[in-house]
Amino acid sequence: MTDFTEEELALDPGFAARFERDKRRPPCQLYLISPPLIDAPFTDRLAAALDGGDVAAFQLRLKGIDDHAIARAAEPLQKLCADREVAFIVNDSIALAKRLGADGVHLGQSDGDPREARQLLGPSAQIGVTCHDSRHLAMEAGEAGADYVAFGAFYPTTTKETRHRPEPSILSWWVTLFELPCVAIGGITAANAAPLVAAGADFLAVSGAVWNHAEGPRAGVAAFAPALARVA
Ligand SMILES: Cc1ncc(COP(=O)(O)OP(=O)(O)O)c(N)n1
Ligand SMILES: Cc1ncsc1CCOP(=O)(O)O
Ligand SMILES: [Mg+2]
Repeated sequence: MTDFTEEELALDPGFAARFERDKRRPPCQLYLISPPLIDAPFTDRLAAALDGGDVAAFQLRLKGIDDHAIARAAEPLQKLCADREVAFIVNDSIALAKRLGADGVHLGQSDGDPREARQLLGPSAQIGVTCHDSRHLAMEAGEAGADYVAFGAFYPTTTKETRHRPEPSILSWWVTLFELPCVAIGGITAANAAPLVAAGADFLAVSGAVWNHAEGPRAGVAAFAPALARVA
């Protein structure tokens, strides 16, 4: 344990604990979520977003269309992600993730069992689970073999109707107790991300703030760079 001056600890009693925690965990990274509907030029928009800065993962989250249509849309996006070494995650469907040979799948509480996903997708698949604002669901997901747990929605969002509004402290609680990475999601922007990063989020999952950025998706991703640096 590093020694801190009494002055430092008096100013901020949590400083030493956060310092030790952050030494153990890699910096917070961006997890980009697609818009719920896309059109053909979207591949160019994704390329622009990935030009804007480091993105750890891209989730194809298309709503209201069937798996065949999603599979067609996925092809150029998956190739782009492979070229840029960005993990390609499929939302909702274990079967579609298998069919596409995706790097992983994100499962909501009604989207299937992480154990079944592991069996079908194998040991190297990244399996994520929505845990809303629930410590219990997160521990269950961890026991079921998830590779990350996702908490949210932290802020109001128009991308999805949401019913749960966790406090950032659920992230600090999680990272204090568990090594498994945690994702923060829901209405996150470059302007409101700091408390989530400070609380210990390993990933910020972001959609609207990137795709609806006034200066385009490249600027949308670039805007997150200052917020992603953990401030102890
Ligand atoms: C990273 C991440 N976290 C949460 C969700 C939400 O999943 P779910 O609750 O199944 O809702 P839909 O996204 O399917 O509408 C997510 N997709 N990704
Ligand atoms: C998929 C999802 N799950 C909880 S909030 C949300 C929407 C995320 O998109 P945005 O970053 O635009 O709020
Ligand atoms: Mg889902």
